[in-house]
Amino acid sequence: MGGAQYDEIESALALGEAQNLLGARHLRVVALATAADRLEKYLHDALDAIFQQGSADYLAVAARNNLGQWATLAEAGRRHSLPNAALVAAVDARETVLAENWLTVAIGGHPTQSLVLAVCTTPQAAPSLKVRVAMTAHLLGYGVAMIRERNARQARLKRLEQLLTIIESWQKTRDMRTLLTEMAEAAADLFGAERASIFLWDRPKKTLVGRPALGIEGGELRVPDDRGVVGHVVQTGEPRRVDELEQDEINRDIDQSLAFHTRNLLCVPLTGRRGRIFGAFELINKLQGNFTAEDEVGLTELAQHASSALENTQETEKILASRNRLADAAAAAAELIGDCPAIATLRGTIRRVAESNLPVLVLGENGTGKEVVSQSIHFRSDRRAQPLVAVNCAAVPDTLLESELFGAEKGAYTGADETRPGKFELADGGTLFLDEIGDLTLAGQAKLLRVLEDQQITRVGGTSEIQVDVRIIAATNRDLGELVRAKKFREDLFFRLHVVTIELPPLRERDNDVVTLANHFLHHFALKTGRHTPTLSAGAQRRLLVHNWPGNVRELRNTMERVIFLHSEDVIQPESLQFHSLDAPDEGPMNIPLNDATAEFQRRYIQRHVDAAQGNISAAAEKIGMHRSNLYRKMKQLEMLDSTSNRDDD
Ligand SMILES: Nc1ncnc2c1ncn2[C@@H]1O[C@H](COP(=O)(O)OP(=O)(O)OP(=O)(O)O)[C@@H](O)[C@H]1O
Repeated sequence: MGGAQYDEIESALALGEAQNLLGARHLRVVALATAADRLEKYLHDALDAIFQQGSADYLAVAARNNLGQWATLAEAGRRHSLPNAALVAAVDARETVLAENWLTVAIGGHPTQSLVLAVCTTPQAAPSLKVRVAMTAHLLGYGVAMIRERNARQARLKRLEQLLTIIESWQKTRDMRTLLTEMAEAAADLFGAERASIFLWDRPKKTLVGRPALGIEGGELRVPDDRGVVGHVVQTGEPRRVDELEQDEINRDIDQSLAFHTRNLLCVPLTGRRGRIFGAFELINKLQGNFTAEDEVGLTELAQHASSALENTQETEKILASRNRLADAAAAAAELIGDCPAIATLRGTIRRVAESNLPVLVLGENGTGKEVVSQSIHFRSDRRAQPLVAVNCAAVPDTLLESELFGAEKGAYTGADETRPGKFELADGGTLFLDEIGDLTLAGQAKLLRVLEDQQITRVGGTSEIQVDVRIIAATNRDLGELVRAKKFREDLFFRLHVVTIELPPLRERDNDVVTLANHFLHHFALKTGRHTPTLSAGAQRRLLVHNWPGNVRELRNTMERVIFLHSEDVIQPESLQFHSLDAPDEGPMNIPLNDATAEFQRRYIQRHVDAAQGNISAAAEKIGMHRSNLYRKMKQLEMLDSTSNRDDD
């Protein structure tokens, strides 16, 4: 409305017409706006109220869209067809236009949709109604602005709510392809667009890779990075909006390859955390009208969240890929070597067991490969990219074992000066290998049973329950059944663990595997030292086959390691094979019972190795072919610990 018209209104008010003009009905017109939820409903009710005043024959509010077409939004009275020229004139003139029996006046201003109030009366009455019609349009404009503002606020709120839901779900998506599809679908939905695409910039190849690209094989579109709207956006970092009227910027090659017609589009850059542009987010074909400035702000906001989710997913994918490579290498290293039927069957069992989440109990003598089995199961399972944590229950003092496994709250015991997570928490999502499970305290066993049943732990000194997702593999060389009978091991835990049991045969029962394994270790250590892998003479093979292997595979491994380091010949002869158990020990006293003599022999034997290793128990255990914890136990049993334990430097 022009200034002149306001002057007229002002003067009409001054002339005391205020009573008439701002009468109850006009106030009602404004009041209706506060109650209306839709613009059309408001205009309809308002026109009805105004019509009651009886000065006009027909009232209508018409709207012009951005293609210049007029549509009636609301009307009252006896219908007439609208005078298009007068409607256009009202928008252009910005004041009441009088044309024969029509009065037309624009209702406020709106960038994309012009509203005009058209009043049909008699040519005689029309001039006298001019001011009143202007006033009515002014009031309607006020109501329309109120509704539009409220709707815009509500729409923004709704958009924010939707945005939050969308972003939350994006943060959980780990796979890039799924994420891109989810983003495109969510954006198309949110902004009422026909399609959406995300372009990632392959800078070295000067290419933009768009996904999802419907109708293209593989759902991936590749375009040069210096063409079309998307090219412009990534090169300049500026958003771009193209509507029906300025289409020459659109890259029609893309349309052609997609068999699609782009009417309008909105494209904004995707910017990484360090400000580097790495792609663009594009919306194509707004379902109603063109993309607005508001859409541009909204998509820019969405693109910021999209960028961060994409960067996170990209990083996660990279980490996962490298973790998978590591897991592949670990799985290959944890291969159970051997061709005997028992080992072949075990390999099959391991593959099947790996697919499940069941707890596994691994039984076998020392050095038979129980830990290898646990690694093999873990790295073949879908937990492979998550941690495998190993705890040797025999190597941790009883008093500390529980806090080691389940964690401890600050102040739970003397020295616990901060809250510490236990191995269960560290293994969350992965596997926990509990070696020497028979050494777990009864309290620890109760807690373990609870994890197996509810996947819940409580830290020592804590009260709250912590949910963990851990697969348990337990191992022992002891007779658990015997421990149950002696009430040292809980029966319920025994049965819970016993569901899947893998029993490793001792090396002496594995036929020709001794030779297979020996060749495997020779090759392994030869590679390590950069020399040619030697072969075993027939005599050496025979000697390996007749040996009793008390230290099992670990002993064999150590023997082969020694051979590689001490002998340089290409063919290994029997004399080069030295077994610890065949080394001639000092002759012991002959006048004591066999058991005592055996114990004495063991004492001397162990002491010699401990001395040779300068008191380092781990090194001595390694030489003897025992696990460190087992050597400790053995020494405890032989009452040797006091004299040596303080010399253990590892
Ligand atoms: N079948 C196998 N294939 C390849 N290597 C093996 C095999 N079995 C055992 N080993 C090797 O032998 C050594 C001992 O194996 P591992 O530690 O798994 O035995 P363990 O039964 O857990 O011993 P302990 O009871 O003393 O803890 C390791 O160096 C391991 O790599």
